[in-house]
Amino acid sequence: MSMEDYDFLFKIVLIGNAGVGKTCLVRRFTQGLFPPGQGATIGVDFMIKTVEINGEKVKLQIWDTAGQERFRSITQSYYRSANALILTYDITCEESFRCLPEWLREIEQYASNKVITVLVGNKIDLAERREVSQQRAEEFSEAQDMYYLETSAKESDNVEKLFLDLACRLISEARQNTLVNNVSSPLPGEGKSISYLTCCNFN
Ligand SMILES: Nc1nc2c(ncn2[C@@H]2O[C@H](COP(=O)(O)OP(=O)(O)OP(=O)(O)O)[C@@H](O)[C@H]2O)c(=O)[nH]1
Repeated sequence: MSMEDYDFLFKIVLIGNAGVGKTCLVRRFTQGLFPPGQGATIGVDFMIKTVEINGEKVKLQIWDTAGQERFRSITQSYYRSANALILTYDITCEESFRCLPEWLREIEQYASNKVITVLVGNKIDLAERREVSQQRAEEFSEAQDMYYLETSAKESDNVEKLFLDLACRLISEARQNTLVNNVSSPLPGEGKSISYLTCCNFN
């Protein structure tokens, strides 16, 4: 595929405490696997996946950051150019949920004010060990104006949905920006029958 062979390019960055499953979510989505004995991420890693949404090629550049505190200064520098952030916690780990306000402060400080943030509660396959109720997380995400989704990287539950819904959101935002910035020029893809809003099911 040549460099230009896509209609949209978006940068998505995963953040959140160590061990919540960021790497596994990325691997599940990009490679369709749940890696055994996944070690902690050192610094930052990235993967690319191109998806087709309503006939358009969307290239997703997915950055997986280390959750460990000691890498924080490295990972912060990746926020700025992110189109979207996936803020992840582990539903079986109260501590990872309690740290969310700290992560939101990081976002406020380092990310663009246009960034789309999705809150993800991972590891729902471990339902019997749940420490954070869905209702609590939903209330938190609503108060912070974030989308919320629960996933299992292990069971491949909602992982595809997470990234594809996010891509749809990003396309929708990009189109709106094009409209606002250049009202007279035709939208990319105008004339095609596109119903991109129909695949945005966060709420
Ligand atoms: N049961 C279950 N375990 C998971 C799931 N996702 C990740 N894990 C496990 O959780 C541990 C941490 O997963 P990682 O993907 O490395 O977590 P991370 O957030 O990338 O961690 P850092 O790289 O240290 O920031 C591993 O032992 C995974 O096997 C899930 O959906 N269900």
